[in-house]
Amino acid sequence: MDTFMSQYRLPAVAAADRLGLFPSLAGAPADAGGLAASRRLDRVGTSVLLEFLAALGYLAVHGGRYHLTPAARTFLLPDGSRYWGPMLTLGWDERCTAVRELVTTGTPHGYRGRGIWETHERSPRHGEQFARAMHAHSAGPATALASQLDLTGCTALLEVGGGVGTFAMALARRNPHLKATVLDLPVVEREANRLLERADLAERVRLRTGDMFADPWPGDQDRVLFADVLSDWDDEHCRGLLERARAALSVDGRLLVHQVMPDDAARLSPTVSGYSLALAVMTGGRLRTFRELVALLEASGFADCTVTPVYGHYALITARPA
Ligand SMILES: C[S@@+](CC[C@H](N)C(=O)[O-])C[C@H]1O[C@@H](n2cnc3c(N)ncnc32)[C@H](O)[C@@H]1O
Repeated sequence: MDTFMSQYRLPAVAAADRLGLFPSLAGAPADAGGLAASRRLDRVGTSVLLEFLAALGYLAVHGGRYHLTPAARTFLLPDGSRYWGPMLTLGWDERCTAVRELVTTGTPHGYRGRGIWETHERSPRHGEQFARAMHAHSAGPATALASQLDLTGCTALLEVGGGVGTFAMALARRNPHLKATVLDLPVVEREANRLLERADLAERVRLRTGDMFADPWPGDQDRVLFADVLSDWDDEHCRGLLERARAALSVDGRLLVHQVMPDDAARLSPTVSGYSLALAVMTGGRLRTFRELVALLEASGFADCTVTPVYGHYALITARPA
């Protein structure tokens, strides 16, 4: 994860340099909203970028405002004798453009300006490569969740945006009474079926292809799971998904949200803050704190949210329909 997420370090600093954010903050320390308003930038994009720059050690927060650290004052102010901007922007590439676009317009870059999920559907090569990547990424967290989650008495679980079924398979393997449905786009079908056959779980884990925003979901579920899904979407889309989840749950059912949900300490990790920036650039989502997720869940008809740490920075929220 550290190695993968290191890819946004240079783009973040180079884009901030090109946008003149370091001299702005040197002159007038500000919070993300204040900087976005004064520079006419996107508030969410600015906030994700500033958090990452703080995790990298170029900004520090005092009294809710971002200030330059000594390293930024020395190397990132164009008037300084040791200014490194020309060197940083020598490495300007598509990722740098993507970060700049996110901060100026709030638009995710996806693949060369095309939406990530539409690209996967149009180009199965990209879609299948992504599905395999997610399986590699999720194998560890899924095994950890399966070893910790008590699913006694549950027979029906729906995993929404479940990819090739990595989580559903791990949970089914651990809980022989469980039947799971994995809802995802058609592009995952070939790889999901291959993995399900290989794991001998095709009878208990079924893939249902469709659009999670538009197509019907199976009802009367004991559990509805979102694993690394809400972090791909803005608040409005998340509320839509959560309302559908509520409708799909049985009266005693529970919602499960499994993803990285950073607390203040985790936000200082370049890997975690870089992950949030990568999500914003690729999908238009971002990481949210436990509190932000609880606010979303409560606004969508859930109550009694509890959080349990699971694996590295991953945690699980369990909630019941209100
Ligand atoms: C970040 S991946 C998470 C995959 C899986 N839950 C995991 O953790 O390994 C997000 C998933 O959402 C799926 N997805 C995106 N838009 C979708 C839509 N409109 N309907 C169904 N699935 C969608 C993607 O295909 C992808 O598999």
